[in-house]
This record gives sequence, structure tokens and C-alpha cells, in this order.
Amino acid sequence: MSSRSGNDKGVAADLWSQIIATESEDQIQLQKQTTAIVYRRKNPQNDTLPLPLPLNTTSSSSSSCSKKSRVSLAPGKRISWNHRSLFTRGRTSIAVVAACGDKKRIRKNKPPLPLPLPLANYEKERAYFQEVDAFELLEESPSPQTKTWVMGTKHSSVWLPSHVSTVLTKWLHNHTTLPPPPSASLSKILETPELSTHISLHNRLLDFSTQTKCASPNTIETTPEDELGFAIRNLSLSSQDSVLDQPWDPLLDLFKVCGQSSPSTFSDVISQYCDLQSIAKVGEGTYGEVFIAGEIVCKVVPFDGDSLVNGEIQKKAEELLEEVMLSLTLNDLRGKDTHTHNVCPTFIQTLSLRVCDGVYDDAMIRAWEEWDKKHFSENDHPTEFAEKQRFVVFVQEHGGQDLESFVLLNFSEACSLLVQVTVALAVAEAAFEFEHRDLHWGNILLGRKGSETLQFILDGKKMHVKTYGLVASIIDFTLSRINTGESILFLDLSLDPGLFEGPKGDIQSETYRKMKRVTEDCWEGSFPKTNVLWLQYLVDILLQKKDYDRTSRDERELRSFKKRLNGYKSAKESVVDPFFSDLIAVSDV
Ligand SMILES: Nc1ncnc2c1ncn2[C@@H]1O[C@H](COP(=O)(O)OP(=O)(O)OP(=O)(O)O)[C@@H](O)[C@H]1O
Repeated sequence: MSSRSGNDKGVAADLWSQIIATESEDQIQLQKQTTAIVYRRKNPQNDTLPLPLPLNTTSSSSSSCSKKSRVSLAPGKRISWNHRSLFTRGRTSIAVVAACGDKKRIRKNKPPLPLPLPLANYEKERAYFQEVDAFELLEESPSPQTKTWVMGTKHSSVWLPSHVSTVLTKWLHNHTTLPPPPSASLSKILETPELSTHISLHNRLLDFSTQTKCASPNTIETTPEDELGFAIRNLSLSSQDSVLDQPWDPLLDLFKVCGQSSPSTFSDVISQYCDLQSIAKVGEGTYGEVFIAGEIVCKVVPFDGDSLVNGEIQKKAEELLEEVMLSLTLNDLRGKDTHTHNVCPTFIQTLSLRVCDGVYDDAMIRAWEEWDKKHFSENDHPTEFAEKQRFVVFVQEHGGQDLESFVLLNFSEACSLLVQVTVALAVAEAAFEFEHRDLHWGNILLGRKGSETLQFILDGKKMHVKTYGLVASIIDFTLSRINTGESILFLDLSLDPGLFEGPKGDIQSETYRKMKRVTEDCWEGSFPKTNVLWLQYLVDILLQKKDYDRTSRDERELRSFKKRLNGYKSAKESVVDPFFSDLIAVSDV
């Protein structure tokens, strides 16, 4: 990795022009085909339901966000620094906004005192950039040609996620007799409780309309919209039209997503994956307690209860639903079914979801206490939960250890981490206008799995990414913004002033502040630059906080890369940086 050929830059530029060429076409298509609902929050001064507004869905940073028209309410969440997720707010969809009170969660942890950055003054900063500039002028020796890394040229057609669901959303907009729906994407998820046997809504609807026609050959001619409407009704929980006249109940939908009609117990769920006694706690978040059960992990999140949990007001069913939707939407990037235009293995896979109630099992309490002895938990002891407490269990693949605690061996591993995260963000940007918005070192998991390359597909172009044996996974989408194709899920961080008040000079705190400047505090808009800011954060982490085998030339390469990132507006643009030339091989799908 320490050398780059002049040709690499030319090849990178080639790839870039291909990507740019497809991008403008993609954006036009996206604009044509996407109807977005902005998930808005309740204005504390205004209890009325906000109207959904169309949102400019291109990936440009010119958001359609209007400060005046934004109404918002979302419960806050405590802040903590460097590892834990920050003072965040639960997502509240327009459908549920009236049900939520104007509440604010209590902030539990004070941020630590700022750590001084190495580049604390102007002189040092100038020396830093002089070194970077000097390095960039260096004539670099050609890369070893041990492998042919070819750039593809194929122009693929636009793939839009949930395009049928988009039609459904339009249909729902035009049929005001229907109650406020969960988003069409949710309808899509609701159709198939068993995640492992996910069938596309399209097929399901086609099957359904065919069945309907067969069953009643004499029915008057129906339009596709009628059929879709009928199908939606039959996808509803009770399959009875009368249900549609009742207010939407997110808890019922949560059950439906989880494929349940009543809550399970923890032992029901965990014993599917391991002997209950072998369970161990692996981590904790503001809400979540994360346990290893055999090969998988279970993230347990309490919701809908009246008592405070870890000093916070509990999440509501609708917030969990949105988190679930986000996780399941990202699951679509795994290249299953027809989703093959943008594919990536890096976002943690959600394998199953379950609603549980009752108290923690004894084995879980023991696991919690053992972890507490070693790591001093910031969370409340699990016996403090009420007897009737409800939880959602996110069953996820085990992503390994977080970057903060993981021991990187050498510069190649650091590069592999950067390329995997960059390409993953690029793929998710292309598919869903995704921005993670909280990619600190607690939210990148690492493991060593031994495969030489990982395969991604970005806008129809296959990319083989070198791993050096390292596999990265991205977790925690609490602050993330996503366009599912018909809904935009985001958190209005303008209501979280604390998020931007972290220690001066702290890389993570500075990154939130930079995001705020980039978005101008309009968080519903698409600002893929925020992903670039987190890539720069990661470079800083790799330079300043992580120890591994590296030369001063490697460090200069990292600094040059960080500087060039200033010029990119998205992770997708960053993918073609010369830093990745030896790490990515592109071919046609
Ligand atoms: N899939 C996973 N595999 C391995 N470890 C995990 C996984 N998911 C979470 N963890 C561990 O648990 C910790 C907490 O997880 P996570 O950040 O998802 O919880 P959370 O409750 O959403 O956090 P917060 O609400 O504070 O953002 C992580 O930092 C990580 O160490």
C-alpha cells in the first residue's frame, strides 16, 4: 500500500467518469420514480399533524428542507462520548406523531474533558499540510503488478428499492379514505413475517391480484390501483377492512414484522441459538444490552414501558418499528432476490426480530453481572425492569469487536478497514441516499475471517475489495438517514443541541459540528458529505488513536488521503481516490 503508480490516478479517474456518467442518469430516474414522505417531528408548540411534503430525493446537498415548515418532536436520549451513541432522538413518523408527548430524555453522562489534538495550533497545522503537499509532489514508484485490477465499463440500468412500494405510497396518497398508513416500505416488510423467506411485495401483489381475479371472474373491471388497494387491505394485520378504519397501532405492526401474535419469552428466543446457560454479554448501548448466543448476537431493547431505563424515557413501539425498517432496508443490500444493482456485505445483518416480555432470564442476569464486573456497566441492573416490561430482540450476525478495542496489526489492515467502510457507504448512498451520521469507532466492528477479497456492487459495477483477512461491519443506525424509496427516515438533530457541544478538538465532537455546518441543521435533506466527514474522522482515528505497524510514509499517505477527502461530496466520490487504487478491482456484473 505504500506506493502508487501515476497510472493508478488515471485509472481511478476513468472509474470516476463512469460513475459520474451513471449518477446523473440515476438521479433523473430517482426523481421520476421516487415519492418521498418526510418523517416529521412534532412541533412542541403545535400539536396538529404535519402534512407530508415531497422531498427532493436527489443526492445533491440542496435539500428541500425548509426551516419554517419543519415541525418536530422526538424524545431525546442521553449523550456519551467516544464510544457510546450520543444524545439522540427517537424517530417519530407522521403517523404516530400525535401519540407522543413533548418529552425530553434526561442526559445522564457528561462528556469528558476535551483531549488535546496533536494539531492544536496554526504552526503545527501548517507544518502538517506542508508535509502532505510535499508528499503529494513525490514521484511514486509503480505498484507491484501481482494482480490485475480491471475497471469495468458496463452501463447498468437504475435499480430502485421497493419500487412497487412507491406505487403503493402514491396510491395511498390518492385514496384519502385509508387511514394514515405505515410507510409502503413497512407494508412491504409486513407482508413477510419470516425474514428468511422474504418474497418481494411485487410478486406477492401479483399473486394476490391473480388469485382475486380467479376467485371472482365476474367482478367489474378493476384498475391496477384498485387491485393494489385491495391487496394492501389484505396485507393488513387482521385481513379485515374494518381494521383500516381504526387508528394505526404500531405495536401490532411490530408483532407482525416479528411474525408473532403474542410476545415470546427470552428463553424461547435464546434457546433457538444456544444453551441458555452459555449466553454472555458482549456490549451495551444507551438502550440496548447485547448478548452473544452461539454464533449470533441478540440486542435487547426495552420499549413502551413507563419506567425510566438507564435514566431515559423508553423508546416507543413506533420508534422501534422505524429502527426495524432501517435495519431491514439495509438487509436488502445483501444481494438477495432482485436487489443486485447495489450490493454490500458490510451493514450488520438482522437475522430475526422478536418481541419479548417479562423479566430477564437468570442466565441473562448472570451474564450481565459478569460483564459488569469486568467493564463497569453504565446501565441499570436488569432486575430493575418492571415484570411486564416489553423488549424487542434484534437477532444479528456477530460482527466481531469494535474498532476501539480491536488490535489492528498493520497498515494493510487499516487500509482494508477504510476501503470497506468507504465502499459500503458508497453503495448505501447509491441505493438509499444513506448517511450513517454516527460512525464513531464503537460503531465499526471488526473480525478476521480470512477471505482475500469481498465483493460489492456499486451502481451495477462489481468491485472486489482486498481485505487482508479483515472484515468490517457497520452497526447502530440510530442517527442514520435513509430514503427507502418512498419514505425518508431521519433524526432531527437540530433538537439535540447537546450533540454539538462536545469537547473542542475531540475528533468525534468536531465531526458532529462539521455535519451541522454541512446540513445547515436541516437533517431530513440528503447530504452525503456527512459520510465523507466520518471517513475523515476514521483517518484521524487511524492516525491518532490506533497503534499498528506503519511507516512515516504510510502516515503521510493517510494524511494526503484525508486532505483529498475535503474535495469529495460523497463516499461514492471518495471511492475513486488513488488511495484505493490497489485495493479495489472493478469488473462488469
Ligand atoms: N452485531 C453485533 N456483533 C457484535 N457486537 C455487537 C453487535 N451489535 C452491538 N454490539 C456491541 O454492543 C455495543 C452496543 O451496541 P449498539 O451501539 O448497537 O447499541 P445501542 O443501544 O443501539 O447503542 P446506542 O443506543 O447507545 O447508540 C457495540 O458497541 C458493540 O460492542
